[in-house]
Amino acid sequence: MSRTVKLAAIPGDGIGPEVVAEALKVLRAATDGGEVDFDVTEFSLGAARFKATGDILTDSDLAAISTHDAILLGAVGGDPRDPELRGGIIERGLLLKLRFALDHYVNLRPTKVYPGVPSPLSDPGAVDFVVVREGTEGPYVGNGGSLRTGTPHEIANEVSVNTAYGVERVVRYAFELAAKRPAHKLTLVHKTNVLVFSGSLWQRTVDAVAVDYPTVAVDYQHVDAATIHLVANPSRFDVIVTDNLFGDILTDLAGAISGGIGLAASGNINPDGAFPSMFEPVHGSAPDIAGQQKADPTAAILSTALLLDHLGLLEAAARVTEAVEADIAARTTTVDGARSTTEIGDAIARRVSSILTPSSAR
Ligand SMILES: NC(=O)c1ccc[n+]([C@@H]2O[C@H](COP(=O)([O-])OP(=O)(O)OC[C@H]3O[C@@H](n4cnc5c(N)ncnc54)[C@H](O)[C@@H]3O)[C@@H](O)[C@H]2O)c1
Ligand SMILES: CC(C)[C@H](C(=O)O)[C@@H](O)C(=O)O
Ligand SMILES: [Mg+2]
Repeated sequence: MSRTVKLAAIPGDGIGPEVVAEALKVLRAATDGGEVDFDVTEFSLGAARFKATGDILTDSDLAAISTHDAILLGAVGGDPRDPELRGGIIERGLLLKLRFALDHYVNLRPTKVYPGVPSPLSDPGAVDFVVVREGTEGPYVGNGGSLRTGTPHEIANEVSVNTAYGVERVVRYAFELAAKRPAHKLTLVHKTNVLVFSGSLWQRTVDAVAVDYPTVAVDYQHVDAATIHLVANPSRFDVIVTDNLFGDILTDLAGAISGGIGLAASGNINPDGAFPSMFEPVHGSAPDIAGQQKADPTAAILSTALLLDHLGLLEAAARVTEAVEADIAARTTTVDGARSTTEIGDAIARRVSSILTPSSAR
């Protein structure tokens, strides 16, 4: 008897629906005829719904989403020039609200340079690291305000909140991950020379947790220097643990060095399993290319590999990754430019279907 997985799909805005359609296609190909059925419920949330109804994420939306085993999200947020959407109202009210409400304290963002991928790096072969970005604290919590707003004497504050509890749980997750990976290395990235209070908490926490992981080599880099090393010598990284904002910035850079943001996948994980985890491409809604079938759906497709992996469906996850690797290896600049979002999704889904599973090969 097959197991049913309840999946909430939130296609969102811009290119979100285009890439989610391809990700779902590949997910179905990877699990077709297998031991698991995906029961997908689509939630139409995002800028269009907000403009039509004034709702972003209601309590009942959240309650309904929470009943699922996992979430696949495309991208949210409209055109930043749209006055109705100023201040990241959708991003904060939908994406961050989900991450906070579902306690996604690990934002997992792996970076690998796949063979054949065009990368600006001189030695791309050795790049294989994971950014463990804290997902529920830092300057993202909305703790701040402005005084004398709109006057020449305005003072705007955005407070970065870092709790011992929040930092320790994400640091411990990062050490666990580093202990399982071949390189056994963890780098804390922060800005301890300027952000002395939060930096001290992060550094002390890493030092304390390191005692429990004697096989993991620990390193530290200031975030500005980390951007140099990510470009100049990225093979020095294995697991990077960092706060919410630094992790956001570093992972767009990581996407750019590893073949483009269209390949960068992520998981917003609740490791305790109390809430469904959410998988999404690192990129946004890309209003500049939305509706034109120009988006690369690979990041969304690789996010389904992370989703399958998280659900313990390791064989299906491996088939998706293998199919993506084969597709990327076959790409050339000309072919890539010529293929539509759907064509890339179709090609990867076909490859997934043609990869024999150990059970079907018997
Ligand atoms: N997780 C999310 O939902 C998420 C993430 C980032 C940004 N956003 C939101 O998306 C909107 C646009 O943000 P932005 O322009 O800063 O970032 P973006 O990631 O949407 O786009 C940056 C650049 O990358 C390109 N790009 C992005 N995804 C691509 C893909 N799959 N294939 C090919 N090219 C791709 C875009 O065309 C653009 O040139 C904003 O409202 C922002 O807040 C949402
Ligand atoms: C849209 C925005 C709130 C979001 C973030 O900053 O986390 C995005 O940039 C990301 O990387 O997922
Ligand atoms: Mg980002």
